[in-house]
Amino acid sequence: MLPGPHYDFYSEKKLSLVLAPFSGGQCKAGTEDGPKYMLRHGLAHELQELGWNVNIQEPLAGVDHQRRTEEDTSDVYKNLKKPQLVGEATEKIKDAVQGALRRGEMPVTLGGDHSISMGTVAGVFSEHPDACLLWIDAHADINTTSTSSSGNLHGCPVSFVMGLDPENTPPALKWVPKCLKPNKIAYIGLRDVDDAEKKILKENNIKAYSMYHVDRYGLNAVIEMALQAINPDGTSPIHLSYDVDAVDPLFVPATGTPVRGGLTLRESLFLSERIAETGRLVALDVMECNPSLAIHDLHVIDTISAGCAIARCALGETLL
Ligand SMILES: NC(=[NH2+])NCCC[C@H](N)C(=O)O
Ligand SMILES: [Mn+2]
Ligand SMILES: [Mn+2]
Repeated sequence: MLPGPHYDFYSEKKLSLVLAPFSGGQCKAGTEDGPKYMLRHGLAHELQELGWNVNIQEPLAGVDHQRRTEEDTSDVYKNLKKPQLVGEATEKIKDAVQGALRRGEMPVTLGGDHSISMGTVAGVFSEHPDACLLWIDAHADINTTSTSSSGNLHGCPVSFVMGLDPENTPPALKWVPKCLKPNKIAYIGLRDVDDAEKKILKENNIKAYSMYHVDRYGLNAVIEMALQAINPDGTSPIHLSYDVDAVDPLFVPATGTPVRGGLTLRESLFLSERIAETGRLVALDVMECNPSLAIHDLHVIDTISAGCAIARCALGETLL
């Protein structure tokens, strides 16, 4: 018999939905609407139906840093765009995630672009230094100040929490702790990795499974290998950071940096279900839904319902 979804760290089944309506880590407006659309879809209610006590947190509410995608020449550091804005927002997210964990609530962060995960990872590792991180994405998001060619901070969060390129950290991101060791992160779903990022992954010996590996071994075996690498005795808390662009754009079209050849919808849900089955999930991020990039209503529905389903499956929804 399979154990089914269970949550060793949350026997009381309490969670915080941490809303992160933020688009400052990239240049396309609309990612800040992700949380609103997921709530409108009924996510909070759906999670209650799964037995969770749901507390909604809005750490970015009332702050003028949600919808800021225009050029801001006063907020640049070297080639990086809006480090100040990203620094402020991510620090607030970190506090919210940390607060949730201290209250015994699982932080479920709804993005927003993926730069926000600098805050979620920092918050999780401050309370669970022995945690490991599964980064589900078409992209490695491990560019540094020196390697980023776009200057978009959603392509960099992993390098900041790993403390790579410390001499070139923008002052506003100096608060980010070096909390993630290279042997505590694994990627699944990669298919658009910059050359400089490939070099960083190799040099640091980071476990990275691309779509080639998913095809070669099957997703189930890839998840097994990833968990074996970052959580060999199976006891570490797991932070699942899910960029919806890991899923093929056929199923998730409304996202800022879509890349063809991704996970099928079923695979993307299986991944969540499988992590739920470990019992070790401590935190979840669902990032990069951008309803503004849909070209018709069906695109919005597909994208938002996939994002919500990824969350539900991680939080206990089963087929039978
Ligand atoms: N979270 C994302 N969707 N990231 C896309 C990053 C794309 C590219 N590697 C960059 O650094 O700009
Ligand atoms: Mn991505
Ligand atoms: Mn990403």
